Amino acid sequence: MRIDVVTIFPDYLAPLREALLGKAIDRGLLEVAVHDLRGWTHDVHKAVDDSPYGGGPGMVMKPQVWGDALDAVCASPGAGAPQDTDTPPRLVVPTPSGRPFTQAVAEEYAEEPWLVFACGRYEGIDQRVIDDAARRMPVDEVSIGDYVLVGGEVAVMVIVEAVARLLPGVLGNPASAKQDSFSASLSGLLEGPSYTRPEVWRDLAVPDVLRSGNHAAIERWRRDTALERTFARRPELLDDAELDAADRAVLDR
Ligand SMILES: COC(=O)c1cc2cc(CO)sc2[nH]1
Repeated sequence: MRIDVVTIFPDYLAPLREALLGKAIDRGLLEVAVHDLRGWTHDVHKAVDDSPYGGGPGMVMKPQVWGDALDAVCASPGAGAPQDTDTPPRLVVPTPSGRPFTQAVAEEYAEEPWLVFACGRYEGIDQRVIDDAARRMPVDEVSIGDYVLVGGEVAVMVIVEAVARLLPGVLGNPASAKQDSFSASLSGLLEGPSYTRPEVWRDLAVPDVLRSGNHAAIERWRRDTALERTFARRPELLDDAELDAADRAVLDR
């Protein structure tokens, strides 16, 4: 997968090259290029924003600068385009007013050969940039949660990590992604509690069933605790979960 990020703070994306993702890049599983938006400014002050039409607080990012940047970065075929394709990238624009970024969206993005992320700052990017790009490529405005950040960079870090860990070969043990919260094998439920040695720690013991070696009982316990935790913390997830009679018996306890 090829990932391009356009931002006025390229150094903010440096952590993408650390740890697991850094290793995935070194191993060629992932290619990441970060571009400084100011490289496409036209004036001596390198202005990227201007005051909003209609008045109001804050500034809006200029369409001309973003237009030139995305023309260059999203050119297909072009420098960044994955080999042997003239398929345009999917443009992802983090914004508080976007559709929710969920595990399902992460799985959708993990199938894409090429993602370009546009990091907004200030009050956002002139809407015509997104409308113009949508004439040439799929565009997604997404939010990582119901709160507002200062810019899109942190949201891009979250999205890239959630997507990259799903790519084949990135996680040491691919089975672990299968057991994640929100995963299909857990029917979209939250994961239950985990334990490791010692058996007793500060007078708190590991649940006996987990040391029983009875895999059917362990599987049942894990599902029951996932159901209980989901009911307690995120009951709305139960609406879409496929629950059997045993599951419902747990919830009716
Ligand atoms: C959950 O918050 C976000 O996903 C988010 C993305 C962006 C982009 C901003 C600047 O226009 S503020 C902001 N918040």
